[in-house]
Amino acid sequence: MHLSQAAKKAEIIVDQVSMRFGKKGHEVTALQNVSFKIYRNEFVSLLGPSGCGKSTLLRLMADLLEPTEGQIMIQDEHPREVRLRRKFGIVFQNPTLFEWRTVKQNIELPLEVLGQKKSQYSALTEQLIEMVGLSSFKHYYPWQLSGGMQQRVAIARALSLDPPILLMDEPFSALDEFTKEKLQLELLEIKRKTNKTIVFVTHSIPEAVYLSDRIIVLSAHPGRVHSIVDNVREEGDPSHIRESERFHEMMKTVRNCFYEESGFLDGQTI
Ligand SMILES: Nc1ncnc2c1ncn2[C@@H]1O[C@H](COP(=O)(O)OP(=O)(O)OP(=O)(O)O)[C@@H](O)[C@H]1O
Repeated sequence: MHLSQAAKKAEIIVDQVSMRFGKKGHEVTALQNVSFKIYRNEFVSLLGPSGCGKSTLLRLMADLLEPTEGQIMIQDEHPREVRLRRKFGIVFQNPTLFEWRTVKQNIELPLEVLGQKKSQYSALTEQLIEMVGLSSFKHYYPWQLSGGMQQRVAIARALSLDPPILLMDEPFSALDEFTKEKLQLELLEIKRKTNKTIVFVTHSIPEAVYLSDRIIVLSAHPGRVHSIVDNVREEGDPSHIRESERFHEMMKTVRNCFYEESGFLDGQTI
């Protein structure tokens, strides 16, 4: 662990977590003895091949599942408490917007559900709409928006209650490459402005390397922590990260973790 990490406060602690699905005798072990910490204001990606348990891990953090063994603590509390206090926002691969509500009304929904007065949150919603670049589309309905725009609405909605933590499950994986790169850049900008702790699930090595401060590499069947790659993203202008030598070095490092794990290249580096 780096000294800077030791000095920081652990926001999320995953301690010896195992997760099995199904009945005895027909069980699927999705995760086995997974432990790690995520520190305040970090951008951490959970990276691994399909089926290694990334989404399961995120759903455990979000209190959508209970671990079979081990525990998760978020800000020193059980994920249930954290969910009830609305301390995290969540974004899924599918934006799940309400078709009969406009962009603005979709973003305002969590505030409305909490019974807050429109006068209290109107200015905040406008700020969020501006931050995700949808000011000209705020009165549009989801079906009038592209996939990337819909995902921007989902991100703004997840931020509407100003939670300290943002959980994101492959939010850009259904988008074309151009839109994906644009939204990745925008997400780094949102991170810079809001300083949230972000946990991001992806199976894309370039995406994880572009976005993350740290990458937790999971191995497949059952999911275990294979390695944790520190200091991934360097400070600086994110629009030039992909051209930097460091980006390519990091890609190589993370890719080697995978191939080492799968034995694909018989231990050779690539
Ligand atoms: N509700 C469930 N019931 C039974 N098995 C499940 C359930 N949810 C997940 N699994 C199993 O747990 C394992 C991990 O699934 P999970 O969706 O977490 O993986 P993932 O890494 O997110 O995959 P992908 O990248 O394809 O989304 C898989 O073998 C999956 O079939």
